[in-house]
Amino acid sequence: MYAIPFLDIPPLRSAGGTVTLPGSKSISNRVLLLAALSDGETTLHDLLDSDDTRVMLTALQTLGCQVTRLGPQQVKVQGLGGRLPVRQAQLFLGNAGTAMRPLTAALALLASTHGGVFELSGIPRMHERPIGDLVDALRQLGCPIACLGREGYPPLRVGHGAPVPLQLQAPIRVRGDVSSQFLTALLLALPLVAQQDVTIEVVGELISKPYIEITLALLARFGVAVIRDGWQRFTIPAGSRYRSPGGVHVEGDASSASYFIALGAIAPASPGHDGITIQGVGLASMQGDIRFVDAARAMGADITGSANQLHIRRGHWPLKAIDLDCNHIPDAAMTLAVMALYAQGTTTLRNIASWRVKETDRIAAMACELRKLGATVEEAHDAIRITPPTHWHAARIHTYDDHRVAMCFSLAAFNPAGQPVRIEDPKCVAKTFPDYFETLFGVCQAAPADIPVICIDGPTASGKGTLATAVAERLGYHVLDSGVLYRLVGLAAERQGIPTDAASLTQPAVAERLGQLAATLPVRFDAGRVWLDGEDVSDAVRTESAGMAASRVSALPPVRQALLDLQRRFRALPGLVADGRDMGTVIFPDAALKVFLTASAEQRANRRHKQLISKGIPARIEDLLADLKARDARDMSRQDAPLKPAEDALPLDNSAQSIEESVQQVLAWWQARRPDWAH
Ligand SMILES: O=C(O)C1=C[C@@H](OP(=O)(O)O)[C@@H](O)[C@H](O)C1
Ligand SMILES: C=C(OP(=O)(O)O)C(=O)O
Repeated sequence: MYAIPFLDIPPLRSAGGTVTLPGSKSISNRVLLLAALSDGETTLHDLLDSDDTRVMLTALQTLGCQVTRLGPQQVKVQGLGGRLPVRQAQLFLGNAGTAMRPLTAALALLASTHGGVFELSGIPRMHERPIGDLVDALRQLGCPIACLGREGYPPLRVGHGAPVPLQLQAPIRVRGDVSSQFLTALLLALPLVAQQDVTIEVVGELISKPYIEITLALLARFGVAVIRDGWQRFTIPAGSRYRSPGGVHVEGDASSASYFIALGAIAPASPGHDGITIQGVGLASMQGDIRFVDAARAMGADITGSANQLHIRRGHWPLKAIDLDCNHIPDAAMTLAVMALYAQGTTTLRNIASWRVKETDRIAAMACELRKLGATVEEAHDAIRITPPTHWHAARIHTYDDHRVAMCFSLAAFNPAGQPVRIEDPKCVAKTFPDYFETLFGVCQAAPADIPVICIDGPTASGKGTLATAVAERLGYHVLDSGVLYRLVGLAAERQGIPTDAASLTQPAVAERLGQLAATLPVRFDAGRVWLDGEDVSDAVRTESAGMAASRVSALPPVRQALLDLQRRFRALPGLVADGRDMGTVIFPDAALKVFLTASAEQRANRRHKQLISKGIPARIEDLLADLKARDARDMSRQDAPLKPAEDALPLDNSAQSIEESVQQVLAWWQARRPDWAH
């Protein structure tokens, strides 16, 4: 996940490959609750691991439910059989509608039948999302519920300690025109008290209907067969009781699929690929958002699929504008709004009033951000109309803590003007798809020249590695510690018995062998560690002897040549910070920012000394200083790519700077080279 203030997505050119989607949020939170309320133990497979499911899981544990994590996407839930060991709790539910609404109903009924008092709260936006229709329905039943802030909104207190009688004879009336989650909440909760038939009547038009189908299908999996009369009346038969089905597999999230369906429809196929394959969700999905496929086809996407898989190719291009009632796919429809940027003509998305009460006012948010890209947008209270830009602008997309805004606007990076897109607060995708951007970059390609590189060159012990790592972390970029590559050649040579002393290196045969070794170096950088042929060598490469060997082998042309390609392969989405001695001069001469980092030899010897001592390695400053000076002289005088600043490098002397000051300086230089995000 990119936990950084903004993520700059370079202009993207093509896409291809396979993505496996994380589990459906709607299914995950329903089955977690159902498993907790059931008799027996349930193992949930392919469960979504995200903010929304974590708040549900934590709430269930707080309520006394035993949950054992068997793997990142697998949990075992010990069902409570409709009883609560805990009678008093405060539950924080973030911004998860699928946790707040169903838990409100379930706890209101349990507190009424067994006694108890529970407080449910969320983030500030959750306290602006309506729940009044559900509260009204539960109060009809006799459940004590207090809105602790504004009437009709969380935070809520349900129950008041002692049990209260429930009135279950008359049909329970609930409005469904603000959110279908109120009806879902009642359907999930009422089997807990169904000693007699219990009927729910929907008042007015029900929105987001397909989510009710998910609810009914999952109730059936847990042993409760609801009798329905269209969308108007739902009856839970007397004696209904939740029974664990033993195990449940969660489908991939159909709303999350929409971004990759759109990707396949927008992006030309990458060389060697034939579109995008999505695994984990397919045409047989129980999720209504799979109907996004029809909308994407109407816009021109070429989509084939099977029960559990989809395959998308670019079909009609440019895309075709559509005029669509999107009430059945409220979440995925946001993706259509971004696809509309690539359509010929004006697209209208209708019947989406619920967008205004979700993670943010999504109609207003989409209109504002689409306009930043250059689109013409008209807003109605329940619709949005989008005409594509004639001139695309580089835009800084504000994401309103709304995962879907962040995800769908990433697709604007395919704009024909080749403008990058800045996504602010990219970590908001954690609500439902924490690794969204990593997954996207895994199947997208950019022209190498469009992938930004920041080079930080400089002499040994100038703090290049520390600076490069910190700058890369702030920008979400990859790091290339090119010095480590040379050290790795030195280390690998040592291990294979290839001599690296000065005399041996003058022999052409030795230089050749070292070149071959470098060309096939099995190196991997992962989570700040360096791996050589599957072995973590992060510490071994940092020894002074490996450093000296690196300096000697790095002067050999065959080694430099072999490592050239390897180093250039590190230029990957969304960008790279490369540190070394010839990054700006030889490896990435077209880099957008080159920094030449220096510090006095004394200062560098001092830092190296502190570093070694802190690791318990004995060292003398005088020796280190002499070594440094010798190494500087060798690096500067070598024939091939000597250490010297690139002509367009900016000098940075960090002798008197803190690390943070250097980082801020480099970031300021970088910002000055970014597009004008004024729009
Ligand atoms: O029941 C569900 O799982 C959901 C229902 C929909 O909400 P509304 O019914 O409020 O439209 C949807 O937007 C939400 O993301 C998930
Ligand atoms: C509306 C959404 O979430 P919630 O489940 O919180 O309603 C959504 O995921 O788009």
